[in-house]
Amino acid sequence: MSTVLIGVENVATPKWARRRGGTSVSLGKAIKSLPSAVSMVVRLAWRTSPRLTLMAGVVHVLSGCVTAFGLLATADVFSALLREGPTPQRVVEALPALAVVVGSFVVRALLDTAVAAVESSLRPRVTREANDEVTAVLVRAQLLAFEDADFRELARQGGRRGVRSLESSLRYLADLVSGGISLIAAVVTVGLLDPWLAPALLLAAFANAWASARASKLRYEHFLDSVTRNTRKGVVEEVATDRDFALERHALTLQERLLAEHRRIADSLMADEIRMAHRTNGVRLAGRALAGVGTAIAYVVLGVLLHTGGMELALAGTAVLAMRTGFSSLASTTRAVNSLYEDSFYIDFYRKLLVEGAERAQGSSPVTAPEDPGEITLADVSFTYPGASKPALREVNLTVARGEVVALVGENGSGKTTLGKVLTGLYPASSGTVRWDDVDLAEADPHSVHSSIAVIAQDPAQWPMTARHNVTVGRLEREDDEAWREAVAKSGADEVLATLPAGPDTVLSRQFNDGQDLSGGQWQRMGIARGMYRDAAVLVADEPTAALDAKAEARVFEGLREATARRTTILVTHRLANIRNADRIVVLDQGRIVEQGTHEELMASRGHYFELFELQAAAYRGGLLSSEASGKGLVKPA
Ligand SMILES: Nc1ncnc2c1ncn2[C@@H]1O[C@H](COP(=O)(O)OP(=O)(O)OP(=O)(O)O)[C@@H](O)[C@H]1O
Repeated sequence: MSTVLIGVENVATPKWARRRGGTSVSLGKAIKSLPSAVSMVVRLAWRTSPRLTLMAGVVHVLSGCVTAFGLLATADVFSALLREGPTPQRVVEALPALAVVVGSFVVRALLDTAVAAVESSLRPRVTREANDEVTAVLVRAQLLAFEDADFRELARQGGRRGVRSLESSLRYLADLVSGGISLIAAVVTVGLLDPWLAPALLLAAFANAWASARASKLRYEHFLDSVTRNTRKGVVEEVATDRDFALERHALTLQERLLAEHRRIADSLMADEIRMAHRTNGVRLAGRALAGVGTAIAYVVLGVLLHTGGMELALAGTAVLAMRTGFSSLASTTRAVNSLYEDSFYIDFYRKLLVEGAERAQGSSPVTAPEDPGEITLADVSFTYPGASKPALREVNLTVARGEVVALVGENGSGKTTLGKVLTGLYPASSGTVRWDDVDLAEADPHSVHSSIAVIAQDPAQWPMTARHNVTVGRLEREDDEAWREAVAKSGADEVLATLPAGPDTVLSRQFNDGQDLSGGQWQRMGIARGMYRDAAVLVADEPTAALDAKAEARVFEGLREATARRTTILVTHRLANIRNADRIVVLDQGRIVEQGTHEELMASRGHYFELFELQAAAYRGGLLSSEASGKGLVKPA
């Protein structure tokens, strides 16, 4: 048996993380990719506070200029000190320039404080805005977007890394501005002293920039190559440590297998990371060697100039100082460009997430769906999940009249839940039309459609709220105590509330102090109460009683019967005894409707439904459980 428990190798890389073939690494590309990332950061900062953005720009430019100015003043100090003549006289002559240098230090210190103040006000605003945009895009996305694994991963990367990169790139952008200005000042100063020195300095600059860009690119490629494995590692970590899997993990003695799986993926990631780090170090070494050549050339040129009398000693001192300033500005500028370049990839995820999120946003339309449709009609409706190879529904034709109770039955995976979602406009039909009266849901405002539906899910959401809110969240604007009591009584949730330490005010979440968790059946009762409280015209109950005990189930069906007298109801269930009285039973098989009619009609036709019903009836009569009847029953013969 294979030791691979959760495969990695055969998992497709998300579309957005696929490398375009033959991408070459070049400084040009790095520089070209920067403006869009920079403009995104600047626009975001501007949106949060134009005043602070402007101030940040001004103080950074000023800070760069003051550094440059200080450099030139220091050059003057050198010139005065290294000039020929008596020392006291040279010192006195150097004093004005020295005063300018000291002044520039003071101004620089003040500007640094201003920079810190502006940045600490701007950065949290940018982070908040970026976070807000991601959250808004995800909150407003259509339901179907969350069925797409690619989109979910993009949301994770764009939301986490993208937002973090936006925040850090703001700092790097500031470093780039001030570092760039002082670098330019140094190159200009050196160039003015002797035109031969500037190219050598520039060679060192380009070598550093090339190495940084290439190292970033390698790191980014490594990131893309490991996206899928990192996702898988996350999955294994979850199943190996999460509470939801704890019971089966122990009962199935899977702990060591999961640990081995985790190590297998982690080892493969680690090996790649080490390989990438070695390559990056090699690139850096090449860059530094080239930069060293540039520096050496500069000093050789300087030596030759001094030797041949092409430059005075005082000016040579200034040149050395300017070159040193140049190299240190070069280091900070390169670091900033490098980090910005790396951030630009993740900012691109953020941008893609916003674009894709906007494309997948739940639209709005002036066409409103009827509040209580007289007839819901599906014509040739097919539906395929994103990324699925087979449709979940195929050419379904169905009409449900107001007040009708339609039961959907069929084997696992036959399409019952999907049909419930398409019929209520939660999922759009891939082809065919769904109409509520004469309104095509493809053209209707989704909010108006969803306002008229209530969904009782088989596995209801466990809202981390009080027990009361777990019910009233069904329709927050309702605030109807009488309806609350009724929903709680009919669903059997009243018995759950009676066991809670603070009754309806108990918080239902273990994440909070004094929070309480519920059993599966208890959560289901809360879900039913929520669906009943919502009191919508169209009710979809998907296996509403699967986790309930027999007494609670009987009570819920009694409650549902009363509630459904006023509503159009779609009931998905495997317990066929509960739907004998449904107005219509629709049998699905592999996404198609294969039979429909009342219980009596379907039993008379002796088809698919008859077979399923007889199987269940036999089980209740004891046929399946007795070895006598089946010859291979579950109960040992006495
Ligand atoms: N999120 C999804 N992505 C891809 N395929 C899905 C998804 N959900 C369901 N399917 C597939 O669609 C088909 C119909 O699923 P559906 O949940 O509607 O079946 P069902 O009849 O309600 O099953 P059950 O009785 O087990 O609840 C199945 O083949 C299932 O594998």
